[in-house]
This record gives sequence, structure tokens and C-alpha cells, in this order.
Amino acid sequence: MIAEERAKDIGLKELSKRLEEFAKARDWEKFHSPRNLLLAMVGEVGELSEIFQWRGEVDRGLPNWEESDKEHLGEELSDVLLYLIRLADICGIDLGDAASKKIVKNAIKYPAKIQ
Ligand SMILES: Nc1ccn([C@H]2C[C@H](O)[C@@H](COP(=O)(O)OP(=O)(O)OP(=O)(O)O)O2)c(=O)n1
Repeated sequence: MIAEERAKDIGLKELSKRLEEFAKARDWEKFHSPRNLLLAMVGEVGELSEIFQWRGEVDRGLPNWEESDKEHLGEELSDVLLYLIRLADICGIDLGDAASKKIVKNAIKYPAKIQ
């Protein structure tokens, strides 16, 4: 993907397709086993955590953060998301469908208070 490209409302399936193309083009499919992808994702969660480490609590919207820090945050969030999508795909899980069903399940488990 071109760095300057802004992809609005891109879906999980499109991202999944792009990740597959990315891996195929580099002959990296052999590395994208479930275990490797899980470990890669956990590594990226660590990188994401480092951004927040030692900052104390931060306000919503990150009002006092440098733009470069916000950009870095976006990149690490993306790495976690992309590995998660790829992991689900390699495991044969439809992540959009599974997540939608889980939201319904959560709502049944934790009913909203009737006002
Ligand atoms: N075998 C690989 C290696 C990388 N990627 C993709 C998925 C991630 O979005 C990104 C991760 O790249 P890096 O391992 O270079 O990690 P960072 O981008 O976080 O770089 P750094 O760790 O130097 O900060 O590249 C991939 O799909 N398969």
C-alpha cells in the first residue's frame, strides 16, 4: 500500500486479501504459520505497550502527544491488527463474522440496565 494512501472504511476481508498478496509476493507464506503469526502479534503488542510505558494515565484523544508519537501509535496498532487478521485467516476463521457473533453473545451475558 502506498504510504500516502488514505483508506477509509476498508474492511477486514480487503485487508486479509492484501496481506495474502503481500506474503505471496515475498514467498513468505511458509513463515505465516499460526504459531509464528501469534508470536509476531504478541511481539507487536509489546511494541504497542512500550509507547504507553512510563507515561502514566493519558487523556482520551491523546491531546498532549506529539504528532510523531500518534503516528507511531497508529503503526503499532496496525501491526497488531494485521497479524491478528492474518492469524484468523490462516486458521480459517472469519473474523468479522466471529466478532459480530461475540458482540451479540456479550450483550446477552451483560444485559444493559433498563432505564
Ligand atoms: N514475516 C513477516 C514480517 C512482517 N510482516 C508485516 C506485518 C507487520 O505489519 C509488519 C511488521 O514488520 P516488522 O517486523 O519490520 O516490525 P515493525 O514494523 O514494528 O518494525 P520494528 O520492529 O523495526 O519497529 O510487516 C509480515 O506480514 N510478515
